[in-house]
Amino acid sequence: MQLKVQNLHVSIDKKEIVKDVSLLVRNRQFVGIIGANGCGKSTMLKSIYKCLKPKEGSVFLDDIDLLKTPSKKVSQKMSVVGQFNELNFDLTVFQMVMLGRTPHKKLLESDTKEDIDIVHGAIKQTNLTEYIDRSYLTLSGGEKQRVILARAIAQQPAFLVLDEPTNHLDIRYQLEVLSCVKKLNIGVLAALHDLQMAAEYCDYIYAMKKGKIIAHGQPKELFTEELVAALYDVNCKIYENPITHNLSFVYQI
Ligand SMILES: Nc1ncnc2c1ncn2[C@@H]1O[C@H](COP(=O)(O)OP(=O)(O)OP(=O)(O)O)[C@@H](O)[C@H]1O
Repeated sequence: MQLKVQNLHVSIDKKEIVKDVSLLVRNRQFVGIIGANGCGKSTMLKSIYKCLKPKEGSVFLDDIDLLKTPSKKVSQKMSVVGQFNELNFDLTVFQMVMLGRTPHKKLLESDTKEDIDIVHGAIKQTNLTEYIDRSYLTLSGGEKQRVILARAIAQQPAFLVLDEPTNHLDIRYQLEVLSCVKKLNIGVLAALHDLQMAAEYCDYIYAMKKGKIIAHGQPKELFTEELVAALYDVNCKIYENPITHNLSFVYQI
């Protein structure tokens, strides 16, 4: 499915946070959003997944007008892995991941064998099999993050929104999570902080500064030392890594 965001404006407490953002995620593309803390990435994503109401603009997933479609219907197509995943009540990992099936069920409908198989599959894909009966609240930040991804996978979405999905994760799990998402082979829009990972996994990237998209393109065309300096106020050297042949970054203040 294709996500098309046009002329999105989002204000919080009368302050304009997202300013006239337009972007496109083509069918099965992995698209990243990069930018400094507080530039508006999460606010923009929240208005795409209906957690915040934009002041102006449109968001379409193929021909579905997301801003005018009920949340349950949207969640049959789109999963979200947000930045903060705290709960006030406890569930096991299995029960948490089963929540991903909710949009596909009627009220009080019980779990089918198919639901259970899908949940087991999502748990396996995120390497959580040994945690299946553990209480979610006892997990580490990184383990919780993977459970939330498993729940998003169990939702069987056609499109995935990720807000810093590798927060809390050690190096191995950062790679595992992004590879796992890439293998889903669906449209993905992800806010990412690690530019090297963004360059490696994204097909296309939008760079955001103070609520506006200031540049976009394929990683090798988009990333320049000037752009990174403008976005993050650091000196940066970019080079082609001789082992991976991907972009590598060195930063200095
Ligand atoms: N509920 C809110 N009330 C007031 N200000 C808010 C609220 N939510 C976000 N903001 C402000 O909007 C701006 C953008 O925040 P946002 O979380 O979208 O940034 P971000 O780019 O996702 O940052 P980060 O990389 O730190 O997650 C920030 O200045 C933030 O303080």
